[in-house]
Amino acid sequence: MSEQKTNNDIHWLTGQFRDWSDELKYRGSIEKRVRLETRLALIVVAVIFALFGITDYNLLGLTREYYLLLAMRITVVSSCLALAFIIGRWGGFAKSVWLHALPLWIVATGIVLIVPLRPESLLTQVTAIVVAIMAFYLLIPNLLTVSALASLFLSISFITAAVVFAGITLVGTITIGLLIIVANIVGYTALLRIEILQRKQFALLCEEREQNQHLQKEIAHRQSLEDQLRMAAELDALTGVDSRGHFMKRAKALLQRSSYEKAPFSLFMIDVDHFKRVNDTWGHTYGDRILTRIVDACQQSLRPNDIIGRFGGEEFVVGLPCTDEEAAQAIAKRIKDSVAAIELEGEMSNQRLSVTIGVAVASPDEDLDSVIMRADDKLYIGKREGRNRVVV
Ligand SMILES: Nc1nc2c(ncn2[C@@H]2O[C@H](COP(=O)(O)OP(=O)(O)OP(=O)(O)O)[C@@H](O)[C@H]2O)c(=O)[nH]1
Repeated sequence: MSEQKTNNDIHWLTGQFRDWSDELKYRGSIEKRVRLETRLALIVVAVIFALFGITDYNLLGLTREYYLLLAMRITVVSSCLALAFIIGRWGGFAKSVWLHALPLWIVATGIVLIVPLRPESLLTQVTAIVVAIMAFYLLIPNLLTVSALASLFLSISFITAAVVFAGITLVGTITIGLLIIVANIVGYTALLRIEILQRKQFALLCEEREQNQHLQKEIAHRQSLEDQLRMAAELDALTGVDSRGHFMKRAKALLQRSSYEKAPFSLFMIDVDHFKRVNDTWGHTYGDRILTRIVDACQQSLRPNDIIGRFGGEEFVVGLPCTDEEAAQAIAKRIKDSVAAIELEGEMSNQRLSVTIGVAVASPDEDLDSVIMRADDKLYIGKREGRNRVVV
């Protein structure tokens, strides 16, 4: 939500979101705090209301009015405490606002009932009314509309009770009325500003959260794109073995390590024999399938630490750490045999595939390019000598 939109979304008179679902979301977000603060406010109100019982006794003594006031105070205090308990357990602020409104009406009724019982202390009660109005707006957490209605009820009932039971003059009524109106205006505008500010803050927070979620999604999407790109760069799309670049990187590291550990490192260049014929006779799609089957056969003959990459076309390269000439020769022969054992389907079922393999064992401190070149030379010797062989 942009700031402009937030301003339009909040009602200027009630300070609430115009959209009901936004309002419910906001109320839900402050529910825990409102419950806690309402309970605290109710307990404080109950204690203050009870303490005023002492002044009742001083003023009235053990008279009928005193007992009536005492009964009223006990009712208000116990109602406040009961409500504090109920709100603590079931006071959902989002949907049960009426429950949160009850304390205001009970306290308002209690305050107004004091007037007929202690009409002579009207001046003290006017002060109490102003304090109560401010408390309704600012100290007892509630919605602006709820606080305003309860304050209005308190104000009108108090002035009526003052006129009827305390017999105040017209001037007195106007003075008290003005005082109460000012208290209501101050309380209302202060709470209105708070309500609007809190909702604006909430809207901004929601927007930030939304943006964060969007950003998280974007990051995840980019990460998956990066993974895909990396895979595309590192793996050969047809056979799934290392791409040439990635193989070179890994082989260099393995060769370096072998040289550091003074362990032998061997390398094969493998080329499929007469592959052009396969393509020309059965087409490229079939040729592709044959290539993947040859790679499978090679991989099955290798050990977990060996690495294989596609060097280009129908040529593959294998790096074998901790492998001396004898072991390399045995593994190369295993590869040659397993390629020869591939069973072909359909029209090619009577054909046999073969590969020629050039083997080179790295000399101490020899670099990868030089080992590859030597293996390549051996491969071409093998091709010249009739193919389908391992040349060391
Ligand atoms: N189907 C398919 N064919 C490929 C691919 N890459 C290279 N080739 C083919 O592999 C063939 C290689 O042909 P040549 O270099 O003449 O080698 P050859 O026919 O295998 O003969 P020798 O290597 O001398 O035994 C060409 O026909 C290329 O088109 C590929 O990814 N898929």
